[in-house]
Amino acid sequence: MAVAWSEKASSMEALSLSLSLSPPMSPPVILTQDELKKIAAYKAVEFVESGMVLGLGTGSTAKHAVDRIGELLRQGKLTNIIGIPTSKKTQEQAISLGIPLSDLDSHPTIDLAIDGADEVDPHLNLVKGRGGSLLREKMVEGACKKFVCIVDESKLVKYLGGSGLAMPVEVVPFCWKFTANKLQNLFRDSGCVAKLRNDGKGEPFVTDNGNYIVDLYLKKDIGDLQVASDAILRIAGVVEHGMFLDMATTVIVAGELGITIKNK
Ligand SMILES: O=C(CO)[C@H](O)[C@H](O)COP(=O)(O)O
Repeated sequence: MAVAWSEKASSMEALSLSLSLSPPMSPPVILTQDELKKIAAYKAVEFVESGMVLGLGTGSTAKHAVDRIGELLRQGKLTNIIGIPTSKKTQEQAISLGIPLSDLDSHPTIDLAIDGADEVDPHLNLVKGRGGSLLREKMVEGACKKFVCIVDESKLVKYLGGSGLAMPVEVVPFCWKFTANKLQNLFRDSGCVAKLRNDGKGEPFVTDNGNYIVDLYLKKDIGDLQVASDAILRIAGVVEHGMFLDMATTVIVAGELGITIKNK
């Protein structure tokens, strides 16, 4: 379902963005990537109902959704929400907004999760984890009845890995080079290069779980994703990978021409 900006007043009204919609005949509004992320996020929050247990995603797109949930709680338009954060960062954000929190131990079934993605393929398979939170995201989103993924249109790819950007894999720090070599060899036919993610200060990036991230850069399609997933998970040293296969029930894409809602 595609909704052009001019027709989609309700979700634009929900935004407190100071965007002015073009009146007829005026030049088109050019939205920034962050504005598109915010539009997708606000649209997703329209799915939230009082009393829900919510998976709270991580990243710059999910941050807008968490902000919006906090705002609606403060206004009394949502009540009895329990959030399950997918990272320490989101946990801190939610606490600062007064969103009541819990965890999967106490709430093993989640009504709805809202989270961003790095890539979305035509079958709604995702790459996640460029923000480093893929393990908790996969645990939380795997426990959801509904997982609404929110992206701007730059995240759409023909196949996973197709953006040329990283496909993240969380690995234990112990002999990470051994694990990285195994991963690179696994996808050598796709021209894979495996690199340890650094924290920008010359040290390895450490996840919330105390692990490292090996980023896989692929030159070609890796073929059957389920086969690839199984093969990655069979490597001792791998904790989890960032392919989210058949997990998103809905993907909301915000683009220059409007919002597109893709359902499984
Ligand atoms: O998977 C993630 C974090 O681990 C994020 O959802 C993903 O990286 C998208 O981030 P952003 O919304 O900032 O583009």
